[in-house]
Amino acid sequence: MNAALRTQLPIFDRYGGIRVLRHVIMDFYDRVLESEVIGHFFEDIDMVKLIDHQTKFFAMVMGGPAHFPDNRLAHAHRHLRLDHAQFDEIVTLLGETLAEARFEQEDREAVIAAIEARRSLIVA
Ligand code: HEM
Repeated sequence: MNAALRTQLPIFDRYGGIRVLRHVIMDFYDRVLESEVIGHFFEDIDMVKLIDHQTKFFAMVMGGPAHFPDNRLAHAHRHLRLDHAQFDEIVTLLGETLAEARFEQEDREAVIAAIEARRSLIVA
């Protein structure tokens, strides 16, 4: 495919679709679980289910064929009473994960911007 056509594709398609994205999300949660700031939130969580839902969420954010409504995102986090520092840690770990997976800077920024746009749904 030539370069001009390639840049018209959504991020989701340009980085290998759902199979690659699932691995990226698994790598992301490896980092999350090791984090001293937020790892403890995930101790009793069904990670298979979470990775499934999170893959769907990021597929949507990257312009793929998935839908994850904002009200569901808000509902999933309300009881956790998260603060900005915890949210910032997720953003940092996500940025590192995407860089390691060789997402270009412009694409990393687009994904992070989509997450930042939802900060008020997640932080209490
Ligand atoms: C960058 C922003 C974040 C996004 C996009 C995000 C996304 C998601 C998604 C899609 C789910 C699955 C919801 C469902 O199953 O319906 C989820 C669940 C969860 N998230 Fe987040 N999350 C974010 C930030 C955080 C932070 C900062 C923490 C903790 C420090 C956190 C902890 C959790 C936990 C513990 C669950 C499982 C909730 C449960 O099953 O009871 N999330 N998140």
